[in-house]
Amino acid sequence: MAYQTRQRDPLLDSSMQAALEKRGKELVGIALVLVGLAVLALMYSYTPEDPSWFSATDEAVQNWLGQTGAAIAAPMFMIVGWGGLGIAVLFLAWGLRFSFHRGQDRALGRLIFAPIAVALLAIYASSLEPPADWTHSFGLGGIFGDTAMSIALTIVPVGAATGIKLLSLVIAAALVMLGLFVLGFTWGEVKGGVRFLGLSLVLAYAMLLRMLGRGASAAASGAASLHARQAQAREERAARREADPVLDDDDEMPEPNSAAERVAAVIRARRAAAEEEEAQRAVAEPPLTAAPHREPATDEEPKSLLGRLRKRAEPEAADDAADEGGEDRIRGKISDIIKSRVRAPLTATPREEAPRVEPTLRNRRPEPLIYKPAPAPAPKPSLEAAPEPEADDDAVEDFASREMPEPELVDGPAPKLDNPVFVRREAPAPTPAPQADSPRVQQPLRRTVEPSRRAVAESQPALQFDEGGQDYETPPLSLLTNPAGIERHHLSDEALEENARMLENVLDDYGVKGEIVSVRPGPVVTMYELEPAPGLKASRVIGLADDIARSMSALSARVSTVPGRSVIGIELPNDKREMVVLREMLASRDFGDGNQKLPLALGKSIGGDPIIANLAKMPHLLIAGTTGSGKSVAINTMILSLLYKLTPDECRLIMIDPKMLELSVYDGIPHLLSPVVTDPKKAVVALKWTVAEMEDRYRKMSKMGVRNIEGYNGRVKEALAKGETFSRTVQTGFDDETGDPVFETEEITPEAMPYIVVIVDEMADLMMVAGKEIEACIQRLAQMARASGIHLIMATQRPSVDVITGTIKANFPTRISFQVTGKIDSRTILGEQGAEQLLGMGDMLYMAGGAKITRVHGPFVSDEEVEEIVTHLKQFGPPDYKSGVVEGPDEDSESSIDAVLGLNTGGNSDTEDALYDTAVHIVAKDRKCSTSYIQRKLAIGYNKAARLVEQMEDEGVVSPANHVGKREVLVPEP
Ligand SMILES: Nc1ncnc2c1ncn2[C@@H]1O[C@H](COP(=O)(O)OP(=O)(O)OP(=O)(O)O)[C@@H](O)[C@H]1O
Repeated sequence: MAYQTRQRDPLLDSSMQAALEKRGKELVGIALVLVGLAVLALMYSYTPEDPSWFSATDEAVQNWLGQTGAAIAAPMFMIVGWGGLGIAVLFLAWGLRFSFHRGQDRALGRLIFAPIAVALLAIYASSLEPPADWTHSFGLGGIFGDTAMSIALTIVPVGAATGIKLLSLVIAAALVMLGLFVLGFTWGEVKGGVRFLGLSLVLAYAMLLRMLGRGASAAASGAASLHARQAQAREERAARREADPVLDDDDEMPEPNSAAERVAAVIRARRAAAEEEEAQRAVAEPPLTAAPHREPATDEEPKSLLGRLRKRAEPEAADDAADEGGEDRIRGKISDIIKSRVRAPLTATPREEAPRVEPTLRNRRPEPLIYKPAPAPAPKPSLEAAPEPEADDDAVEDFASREMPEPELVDGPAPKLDNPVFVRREAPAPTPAPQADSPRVQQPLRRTVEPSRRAVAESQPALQFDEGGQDYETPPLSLLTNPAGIERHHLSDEALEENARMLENVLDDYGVKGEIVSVRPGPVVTMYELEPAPGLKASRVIGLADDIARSMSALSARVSTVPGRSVIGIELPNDKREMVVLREMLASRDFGDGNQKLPLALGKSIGGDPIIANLAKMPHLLIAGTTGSGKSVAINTMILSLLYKLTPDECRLIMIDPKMLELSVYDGIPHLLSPVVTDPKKAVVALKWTVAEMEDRYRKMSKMGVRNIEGYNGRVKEALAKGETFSRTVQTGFDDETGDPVFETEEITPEAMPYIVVIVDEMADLMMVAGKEIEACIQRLAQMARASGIHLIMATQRPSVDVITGTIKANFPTRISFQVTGKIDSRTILGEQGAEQLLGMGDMLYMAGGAKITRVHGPFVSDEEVEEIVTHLKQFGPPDYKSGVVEGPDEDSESSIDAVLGLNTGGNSDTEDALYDTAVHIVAKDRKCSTSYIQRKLAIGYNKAARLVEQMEDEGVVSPANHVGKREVLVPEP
């Protein structure tokens, strides 16, 4: 009994759970960090003299982690040496990752490789020179490192010294890569790290350059101010000389009289110097209005990477400059004041414009990628023509996820960014949502089946001329159901596409990798062609037929390879099945106008094309299928196919119907050679007659020197046209005097040989009654029937090996299987599974010539239609039955047929006669007769010996057995 489980509220809400989980991970992280630090500490403070597993000493423990630390450190050092540091680094790194919730999800997969990284570190350490205080017998990589390195050195074909250098390089490289992986770095993080390192280096270099530049400019300005001071002093001196000639000869600068004067002089001098400096700068620098290079250039994005980095470093450099103390600062302030006075009106304009012109990093980034439409109204064809699919999405993700712009990404002028990324974003490529007009659905061309000349003629009204004679006429097509009334079902492309996708998913669920490349809807089933991924075995998919049917909620699914193609066909039944009618087949050009001798309208292929087979080529047909699968209907359609195409002169039929119901309706049609045979014993007789007929035909053909029935009939036709007769030489007796045989030549009117088709509706019944004889007949017919125009159509509802024996299978290369109950039956008939997946009601697999298997939907013909046709045919007179077919041939010819078939059941052969004679001789000589005695003497089986004894009794050689089973020998002693 089903019961319901009640959904319980969780103990904690999801946010609380998440918070708890986070804290837990942080705790784990902290624990790992602590362990890492502990390992680091115990390694750092490791002393070989400490008591451990390898040394017993009373000395105090020096390891920071005490006795335990010493006990762990000693073996660790011994095994991997400094490789143990790797363990500490691992703990620390993963501890930090857990604490900061960064990449902790990568731990498990990557830690598997941790021992290899530690081992590599040990090997690398062993390649290094140990320090002077290293007291161990092993190197820095421990015993493991030394051993591995020595093994590696034996492999490397160079000297030890070079080998160590080479190996240490290679191992270092491998270690870096593996280390990064084991420590949980992703490729993106590594790239970021490398970029950061590169950036820092470049920044440091740029700062250094700047500082050097600043130093140089400070020195230059110092020198300039000194020069100015000296000039000023010279001027002052000259002025003073002019005012006070006493001092003329005095070259030295007079000392200022008072402190106030001294300060005033200094200020004067500095102002003069500043003015001169400013004037010099004004001359050196071009005017801002003329070419405002300098100011906008500071704000404008530099083109080169170095330039940009310098620009970024500027604020810091400016701060640094602010910190410079002393005279420089004072001088700077003074010069700034002067500058602001001189340049205020000039700088206003460029300063205002600068922010407008400057394309900042921030607003450049999102614009092109997400919001800003493509600037060019018409996208450049080159951009669309050569988009870089993988770059686009990555780029978008990158840009969206990053806070800081990456130098590489913003490199180049802004318009460049609206190249492929823009255009693609503008018109996002639609996801390959299957469209209604999907190319893989291949609707069959609903072309109407080409009508045959006869069908066209029949459809036109014809004048009726009473020709008087009752010449045979094949039945009119109008007796059959008109296909115009048949409901056709059209499957929409959308539905088929949907099914194809569903099927792909189902296959994927079962691990079948592949793609449905085309969908071919037909009247009854739709075939989905699966292009399997390389290496996929077709048998695997075929074995999944039942599961596919179940998963697709279909009645059945047939999976098979498609001959001549690499695809696997998966056939699923349509929701609504379309009826195939016989008239459509018989009216088709393939049937009506084709030159097949014995055409059989088998039905429609899964694509809806008529399939017309030629019985003359088969040359025999075996039909199997479970009860109710449509065998009888198919046999009816085959018979009607022959009746619609061939006159009784061209084709005669022998019908064997042990079920008594199916074929009896045909009784009395002119094509029959005998009444419908319903008795299985008579069926054997009919088959034997057929064999005799075949032998007879062979004789006729060999006399005529033709190879087959067509050749023979051709000759007959010629002879009849010319009014010639055939002569036949027969032996009429022996000459009384000479004893020579006497021959007479007999004139016979040439007669065309009709094709003979033997139809057996249930061969299982015949096999029960006379399996051996049937097999013998079939074997003989199969060997020679094709040339003589005799063909068999045999059906059975028991496709087991006792009915379809090896002999029968070997002689029926053309087989049709309707629905069967299991795979084994399918294999018995066709040699492969698939027939168990058929839908019944005329759905069949047609195996032509022992190899190619085609699925065919058989046409339907009702009993009423058959009756009407039979009635039509009966009007042309009663059939010309051959007497021997059912009554059997006379004794002579029967024994000769049996001899041909190897069925000598009656009468003794020469060998048996000889055996009997020997037995009589033994009995007469030894005067005793018993079955066991004969058995022993002649070394024969019991049955044979008993038969011989009975024969002797019959012939009066011995008496009947008395009450104790003894027989008296009645013949005299030889
Ligand atoms: N081609 C067909 N199209 C539609 N229905 C069909 C077709 N063939 C057979 N059927 C249906 O299947 C039923 C059974 O067919 P049929 O009698 O031929 O089976 P069977 O294999 O001969 O069975 P049994 O061995 O018991 O005689 C028919 O009554 C008919 O309704």
